[in-house]
Amino acid sequence: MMKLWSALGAPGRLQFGLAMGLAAVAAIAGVVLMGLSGWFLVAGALAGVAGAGHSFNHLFPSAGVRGAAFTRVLGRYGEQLTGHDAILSLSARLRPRVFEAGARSRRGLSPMASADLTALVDDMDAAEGAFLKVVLPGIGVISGFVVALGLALASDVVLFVLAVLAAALAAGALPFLAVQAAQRRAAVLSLQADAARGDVARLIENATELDVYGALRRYAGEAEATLAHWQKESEALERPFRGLSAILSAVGVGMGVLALWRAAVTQGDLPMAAGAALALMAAFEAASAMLKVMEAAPKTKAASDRLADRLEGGAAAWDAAPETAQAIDSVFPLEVRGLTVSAAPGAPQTPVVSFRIEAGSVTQLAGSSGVGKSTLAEALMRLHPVAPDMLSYGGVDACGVRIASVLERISMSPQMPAFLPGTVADQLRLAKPEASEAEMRAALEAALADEFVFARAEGLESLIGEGGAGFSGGELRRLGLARALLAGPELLILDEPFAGLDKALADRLAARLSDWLAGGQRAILILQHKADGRGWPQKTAFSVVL
Ligand SMILES: Nc1ncnc2c1ncn2[C@@H]1O[C@H](COP(=O)(O)OP(=O)(O)OP(=O)(O)O)[C@@H](O)[C@H]1O
Repeated sequence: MMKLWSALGAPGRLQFGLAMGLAAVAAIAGVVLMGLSGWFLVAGALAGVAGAGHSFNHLFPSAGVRGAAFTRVLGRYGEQLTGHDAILSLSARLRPRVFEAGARSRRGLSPMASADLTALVDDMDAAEGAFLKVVLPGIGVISGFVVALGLALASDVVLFVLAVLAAALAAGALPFLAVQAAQRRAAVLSLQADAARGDVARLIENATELDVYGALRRYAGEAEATLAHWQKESEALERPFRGLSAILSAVGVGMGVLALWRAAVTQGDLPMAAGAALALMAAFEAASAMLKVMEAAPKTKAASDRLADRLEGGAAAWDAAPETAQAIDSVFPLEVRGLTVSAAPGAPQTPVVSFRIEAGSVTQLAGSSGVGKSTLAEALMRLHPVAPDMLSYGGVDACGVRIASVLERISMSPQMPAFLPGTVADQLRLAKPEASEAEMRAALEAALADEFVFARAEGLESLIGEGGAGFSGGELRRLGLARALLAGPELLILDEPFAGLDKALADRLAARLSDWLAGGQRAILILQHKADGRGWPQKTAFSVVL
């Protein structure tokens, strides 16, 4: 948790500190309340028995009891408020940074697998909950014990020594060993849980299609059995903690009895012993309540560590170091010399290619399905590691250039662009947040998307639903193209831009893109199955056939 918090630059320091302070105040007030009540009841009763009830001062102890009760309630309330506030400030920094680090360190443009995404979200939930479930109660338990042991010392030294030993063993060593033992099992369980959740996520994602083949019922049965097994394993992990929790409550009661027994045999101060007895019982009870959720400790620790590692390894391993990176003024000429890459470790190598892209040109990278066109294009954007001397921008070897500065200059319009639910304007502004309406309109026109966007009454404010709902595949692709154009790249990579378009529409799109190229400062790279010369100025169009 600390590692993760520091990796995030220690957000919400004040709220975290306040919440911890208030947790300690609430716990101390709770133990004081019990101790003072015990002392008050017994001292009052003894005074009554001795016939001195009328001279016994009820005022201060009863005010003390009420004060402790108030402080405990206010402390708990404040702890909840500031604790949740602290977690919100952590989330506000954690979530974007983790997703950013994930996107930066991933290869290619393919979206994160749903199983990975579910595991990541679970980790974030667990790490965020750690503070409220483990850290704050832990502080409360320690503070409560300090006060209860202080009262035990004030009552009887032997009681104090025995209480320290009992606390160290039952509330310290045993839970520590249990957490250690659970840690290994929790790690295995977490892997099983990831796999089970991944299965369910894939099932939900593909439910409609699986149902068409009648496979949904079979796979749902298997997923259900896996989840049931995982649930049973989780319960097995919780069992020792529940046992320890019961032991701790019993030890607390035992300490209370011991305090009273010691006072009786040593003729000690009975009211003080009663106060110490109740305080010790309250402290052990609080530790017992915390132990019930201590099985979460190994899980939350593992989750926080995994997230901290993700943040630390945030940059792509093949990115140039900021201190030694070389700046580029332009990606042109973009030179490819004997370049070959693979989409992922173990994936097939793409064919070896050499070509040069100059400003003002159109290049077609043609080849059959699966040959490696998209992978090569992603490599040109530095989204895959490439060996030295295989790729350069304006004479600068790609290995020495920061990925971010390449992505400022090269945009890709993929076959299936990703959209967030929102309006058409929202999607366009993802590429250029400050884009004016006129700029958006111009980008839509260049991508031939203006016709279907402005045919709708809402125009730029038309809503795009989850997964692009409300628009056809071809329309979404042209919206993706408009967005890529709006980013203002030097090199625009188009993946199958004419797929699904009739010849007239394809020729019109080529003509619009030729206009976009007209200034001679930009270039286009087209990925398609077959090279063709449609509509491009002949002097600039050439093909690389894979
Ligand atoms: N994430 C991945 N992990 C493993 N292999 C991959 C991955 N992505 C792609 N591949 C493999 O790498 C090869 C090249 O894929 P790529 O998508 O670049 O081909 P393509 O020529 O663009 O295909 P298409 O025209 O069908 O889009 C294929 O054999 C593909 O199966």
